[in-house]
Amino acid sequence: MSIRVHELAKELNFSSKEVMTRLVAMGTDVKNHLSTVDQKDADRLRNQLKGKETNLEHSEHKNTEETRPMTTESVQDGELKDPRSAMERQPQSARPEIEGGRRPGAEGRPQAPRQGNQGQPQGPRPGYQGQPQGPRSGSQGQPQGSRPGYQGQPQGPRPGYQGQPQGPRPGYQGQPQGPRPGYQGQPQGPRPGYQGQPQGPRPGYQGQPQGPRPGYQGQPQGPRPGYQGQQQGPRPGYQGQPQGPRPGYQGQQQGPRPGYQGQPQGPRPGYQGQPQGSRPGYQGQPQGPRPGYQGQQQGPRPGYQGQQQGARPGMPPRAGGGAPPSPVIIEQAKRQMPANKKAQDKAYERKREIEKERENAIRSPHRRPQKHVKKEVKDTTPKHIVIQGSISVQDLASKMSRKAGELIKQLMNLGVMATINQELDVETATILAGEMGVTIEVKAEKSLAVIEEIQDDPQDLVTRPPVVTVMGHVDHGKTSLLDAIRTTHVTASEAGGITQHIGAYQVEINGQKITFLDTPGHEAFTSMRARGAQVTDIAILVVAADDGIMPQTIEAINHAKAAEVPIIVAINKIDKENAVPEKVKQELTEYGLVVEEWGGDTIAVPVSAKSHHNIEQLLEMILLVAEVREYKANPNRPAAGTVIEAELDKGKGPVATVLVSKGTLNIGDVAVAGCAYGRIKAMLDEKGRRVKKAGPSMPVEVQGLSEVPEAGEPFYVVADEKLARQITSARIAVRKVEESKQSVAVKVSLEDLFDKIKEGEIKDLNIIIKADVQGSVEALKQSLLRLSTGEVRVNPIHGGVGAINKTDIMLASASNAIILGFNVRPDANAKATAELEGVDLRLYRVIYDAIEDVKAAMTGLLDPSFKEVVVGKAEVRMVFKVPKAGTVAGCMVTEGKILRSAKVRVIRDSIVIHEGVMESLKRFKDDAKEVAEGYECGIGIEKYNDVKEGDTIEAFVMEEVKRTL
Ligand SMILES: Nc1nc2c(ncn2[C@@H]2O[C@H](COP(=O)(O)OP(=O)(O)OP(=O)(O)O)[C@@H](O)[C@H]2O)c(=O)[nH]1
Repeated sequence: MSIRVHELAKELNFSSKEVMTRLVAMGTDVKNHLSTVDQKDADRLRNQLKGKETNLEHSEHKNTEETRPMTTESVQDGELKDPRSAMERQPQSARPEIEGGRRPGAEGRPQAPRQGNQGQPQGPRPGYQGQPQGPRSGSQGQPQGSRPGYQGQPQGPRPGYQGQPQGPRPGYQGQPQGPRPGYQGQPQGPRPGYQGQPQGPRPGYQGQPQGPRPGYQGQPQGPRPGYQGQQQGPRPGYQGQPQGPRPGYQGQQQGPRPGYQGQPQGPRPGYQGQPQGSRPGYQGQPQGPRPGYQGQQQGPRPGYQGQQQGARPGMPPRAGGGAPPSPVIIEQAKRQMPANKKAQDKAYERKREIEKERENAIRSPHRRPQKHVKKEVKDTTPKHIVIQGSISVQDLASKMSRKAGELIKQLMNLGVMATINQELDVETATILAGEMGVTIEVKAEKSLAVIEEIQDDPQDLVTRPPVVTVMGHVDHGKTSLLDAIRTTHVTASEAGGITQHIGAYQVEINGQKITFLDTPGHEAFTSMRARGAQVTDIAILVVAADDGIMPQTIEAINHAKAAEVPIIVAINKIDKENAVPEKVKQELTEYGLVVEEWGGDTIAVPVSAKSHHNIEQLLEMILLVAEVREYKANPNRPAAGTVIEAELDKGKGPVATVLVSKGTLNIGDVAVAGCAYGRIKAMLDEKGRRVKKAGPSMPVEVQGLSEVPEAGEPFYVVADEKLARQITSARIAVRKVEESKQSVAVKVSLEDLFDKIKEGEIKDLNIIIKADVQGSVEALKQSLLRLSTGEVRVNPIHGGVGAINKTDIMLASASNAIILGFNVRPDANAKATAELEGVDLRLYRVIYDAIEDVKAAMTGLLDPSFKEVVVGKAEVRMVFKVPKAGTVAGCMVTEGKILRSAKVRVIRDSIVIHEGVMESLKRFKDDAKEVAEGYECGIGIEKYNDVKEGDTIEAFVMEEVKRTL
C-alpha cells in the first residue's frame, strides 16, 4: 500500500522535505509532498530511521566527538553520510584558530557545542555529505596523522605561513613573534577580552559569574541540557534523529570521518592544510599565543564579543580548547548589546549629530547652529484638508499647519503675487497645496446653506390673499391698470397715505385682500421663476381691445402656462372706439385660451384702465379664482417668503421688499435672504407705514439685513443670529465655489438630450421657436409636435416672430427649454444671457434641418459635426455700385474680424435676409485677408446686390465639433 510523502513525514514526525530528501537519497522517485511512496520504500525509510534510533541509544555513552573513534562501519551502500563540511568535521582540537579562538566550521560558523542543525545536539559527527569521518584527513585529502603543513608540506618542523620556519614563531608577515603583540601592535600582556575588557576572572555570558558553570540562561549545568533546556544526554542527531552510530548526512554511516570531500581525515591538518600541531592562526599567522579576534590578546580566550570564554557555560571541556560559544548564546548576545557597545553607539550617534550640525551650518551660514538637533522631526502637517471654497492665504496656511510666509513664497514660485489676506480661488489653492504635498477637497456646507422646508400641518393652514402679476404686450395698459386698481381700491383708512413703490401692494375688496406684484411685464416674473421663486398665484393678461394679441401677449401666455399659473384676461381699452373685444377672444382661442362664454375656462373681463371701468369686476374674478384654488398658508410659524425687490438706501442701508408666503414676519426676527442676514429692525408697508407684523401674502419693506439680497431670493426667519451667520457664510462659500468653477447652469441641450431622455430626466422637451415670419413658427411647431414619442413629448412652449431676445432666454432658462431660431438672430443681450444661463440656442436657415436635428437628438443620433462660429460683424455704412463687380458694401467692422475666407450673412432688423459667400474684401483698393474691429472695409457678396445701409454683415466659419455622446 502506498503512502504520500506528507503522510509518511507525519508518521515519522519528520518534515515532508526531510522525508523527500531521504527518499530521493534512497533512489525513490518523489517530486513533492503529495507524491506517493510505495510500501517497500516507506518501510525502508522507517527501518532506516528506526535503526538510527537504536544507534542513538548506543551512542548515549559516547563522549565528545574529539574522543570518538572514527569507524568505517558508518559507510552504507557506498554513500558517505557526514553532512558537514571538512571544517565542520575537523575535530575541535585540530581546527585552526580563527577570529579570536572561535573555531568555526565551514565559512567560519561556530562548531564547538556540537549541536546538530537547528541547535539540536550533534553528538557523533557525520562526514560532509555522508562521507566517512574516520581518519580525519587534512583539507584536500592530505593525511592528518603526520600533520602535513600547508599544501602538503611536511609538518615536522612546523613551518609557519608559506613554509617559513616555525621555530621562533614569527608574527604576521615575518614580524618577530616575541612579545606577542596583539592586533595592530597592541601589547598582548594582560590579555584583555574583546574590546579591551579585562579577561581575568572569566565571567560568564554578560558578566555573570562563571564559577558553577551555569548552562544557557543560568540554568544549572549539571546534566548539560541541550538547546532550550532539552536534555543533552542521548544527543539526538539532526532533527532529533538518533545520534548513536554517528550516521553521516542523510543517515549514511559516519565511520572513519573523512576529510573535506572525502579525503582522509587522519593527521588533522589545520585550516587549509596547515600543520595542526603548531596551530597557525588565521591566514597562516602563528598560533602560539592564540591572538584574539583581530589580533587582540587571546589569553584566556574571550567568548563572543569579549565575553569571557573560560568556563564555557553548558559546554563540555574542550579537548582542542578554544571552542566557539553555543550558537544559542551567539543569538542571545546579538540581541542584547553589551554595555560598552551601547556606549560606543551613543558616542557614535553624538558624533553624527555634531557632523549634521556642521553640515547645516555650512548650508545656511546665517543661521545659528542649533543647540539641540532633534533626532527625528515628525511631520505633523496634514496631508489632506477640506475647504469650502475660495480661501485666504492665512486661512489656508492655518489649515495646512504651515506659515503663511511659506505659502506666499510658494505662490511666488508659481508666479502668483499674493498677500496674507488675499483670497485664493479653489484652483489656485489646490495647486498651491499640491505643490506642498497637501491634497484639497472642496466640500461646501450645503446642508447649512440649504434651509429645510418646514412642512405645515394642513389643519394650521388658513386662507391667504392671492398674489397677482400683470402681464401683456407693450402699451396695452399694464401700468395704467395697476394704477387704476391701486387708486380705486385703497381702503378709506389708507387714504392720504403716500403710496410708495416697493414692488408690491395689497388692495382690499369685499373685505378680502389681493396682493399685486407691482412689476408689470413678464421679465420680472420670469427672472424670478428662473431663480426658482414661484410667487405668483394668478396672472392678469392685459390685451388692448384695439390691438389684439401681439407677440409679447403670446410670450406672456406661454410664460404663465409654463409656470402653470391660471390666467385672467383683462381686455383693456374697451373705452376706445376701435376696441373689438370679441376679436381678442377669438385670437385667444388660438393660444388655448377659450373664454367662459364660449365654453372654455378662461375668465376674460373687459376693462378700461383709463375710465376704471370694470376694475372691481376684475378684482372679484381674481378672488373667485383664488377661492377655487384655495391659496392657504400657516400664519403661526417662522416667516418664509421671497425677495421681490431690494436696493441699498442711502439712509436706511440695505432694504428689501419681501413678500411673505408662509408664517408671520415680526420686528426683531432674525432672517436670512440669500447671503444676507440680519435682525429685522423695521418694516414698512406700501404706504410707508411702520408695521410690526407681516402675515402670508403681505409685501413689506424690511430693514436690517447685512447686504442687499437679490430679487427672487428665498427669505427665511431663523432661530438666532449665530445660525443666520453660519448659514450665510456657508452660502457665501457655496457661491464662491460656484463662481470659481464659473459653472454655467447647464440646461437641456440637443447635445445631451438623448442621455437625459434615457436617464428619465426629460419627459417633456420644451422648445421655444423664433422665426422671421409667423408661418415658419407654425410650420416648425407642427412638425416638432409630430416628433413626440412615448418616452418624450415635444412641447413648443412658445413661438414668436422676430429676433431672439433676453425674455426668450429667460423663459427658456425658467422652463428648461431649447430655443430654435429660424432665419432670426439673437440680439447681443440675448446672446450673452443665453451663455450665462446655459440655454441651448440653435439657429437654422432651413426648417427641415431644425426638425432633423431635434429628431436626431431625441434618438441619440445627433451629429453636430460642424458648429457655426461667428468671427465678426460689420455694419453697412454705405453702398457702392461698382461696374462689373456689382454692389459693394462699405462697412465698419464693429465686432471681431471679417475674414476673407468666412461665409457671410446679411441681417436686417435681426432677420437674416441673405446667406452666402464673400466675393471680395478690400481695405481701400487693396484686397485684404482680414479686417479687424474698428476698421473700415468693402465687402462684396457673391450674387447678392440688395445690401442696404444699416444692414449687418455677419462673418462666420464652420468649426468641426467632436461628438460627446
Ligand atoms: N383709452 C385708453 N387708454 C389707455 C387705457 N389704458 C392705458 N391706456 C393708455 O395706453 C398707454 C400705455 O399705457 P401703459 O399703462 O403705459 O401701458 P403699459 O402696458 O404699462 O406699457 P409699458 O409699460 O410700456 O409696457 C398710455 O398712454 C395709457 O394712457 C385704457 O383703458 N383706455
